[in-house]
Amino acid sequence: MREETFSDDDVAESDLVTRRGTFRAVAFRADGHEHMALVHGRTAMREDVLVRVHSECMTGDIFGAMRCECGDQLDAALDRIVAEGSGILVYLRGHEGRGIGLVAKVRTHVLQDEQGMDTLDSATTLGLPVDIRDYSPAARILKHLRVGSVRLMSNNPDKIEALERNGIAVSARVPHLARPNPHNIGYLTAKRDRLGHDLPQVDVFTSADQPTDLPTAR
Ligand SMILES: Nc1nc2c(ncn2[C@@H]2O[C@H](COP(=O)(O)OP(=O)(O)OP(=O)(O)O)[C@@H](O)[C@H]2O)c(=O)[nH]1
Repeated sequence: MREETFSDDDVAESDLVTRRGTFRAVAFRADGHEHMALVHGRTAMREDVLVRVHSECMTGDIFGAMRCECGDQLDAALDRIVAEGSGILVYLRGHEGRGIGLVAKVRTHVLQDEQGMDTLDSATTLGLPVDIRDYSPAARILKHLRVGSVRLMSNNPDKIEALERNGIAVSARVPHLARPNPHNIGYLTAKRDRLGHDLPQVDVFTSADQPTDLPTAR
């Protein structure tokens, strides 16, 4: 049975002024990883708090890689939280490559680039799982922050189910779509067709009437 709360030793927080605005930056130690929650505005004891639970992706989040949409989603989540005036971004370490780690993820990229495999087959061909992310640290963090219920920015039904299984009430899913590009359309298509993510923008990528209100890859 995992602990539900954090000891004082495992939490530290400060204000964090960013280009977008001021957040409360709350750092956590959990299960051998260090995570961060960026809290904007009033969220404690509130219902329907706008939340993004974001899986670490060094290539996309830090370096702006266009082969996935992670960086765009990170930016869009922070923009939306600030635009609404309140919300929380939980940044989860240990989730790199859907839990297989950075070296393994880059190995999957080699198979994708050289053999045309998708994001699932490139993992299983290496004998690796497709998704072994643990969302219990995110649930513990949201409980620590005393949110009532959350509106979750995600296209992944499994993420909602995992948070609810860990005791977080998800009052709504907020679609979190990024504009496809030629480098990530295969990734998005595999997530839609094989992982069950709700990604309607894949359908219109090749049509003339592309949506105009989606964040563009950096
Ligand atoms: N194994 C593997 N992981 C990848 C690849 N590209 C991105 N990732 C990882 O995928 C994770 C993000 O998961 P996604 O499946 O894209 O999206 P999600 O978080 O489940 O769903 P959303 O909430 O809708 O964003 C990050 O940890 C990335 O590091 C890849 O080609 N192979």
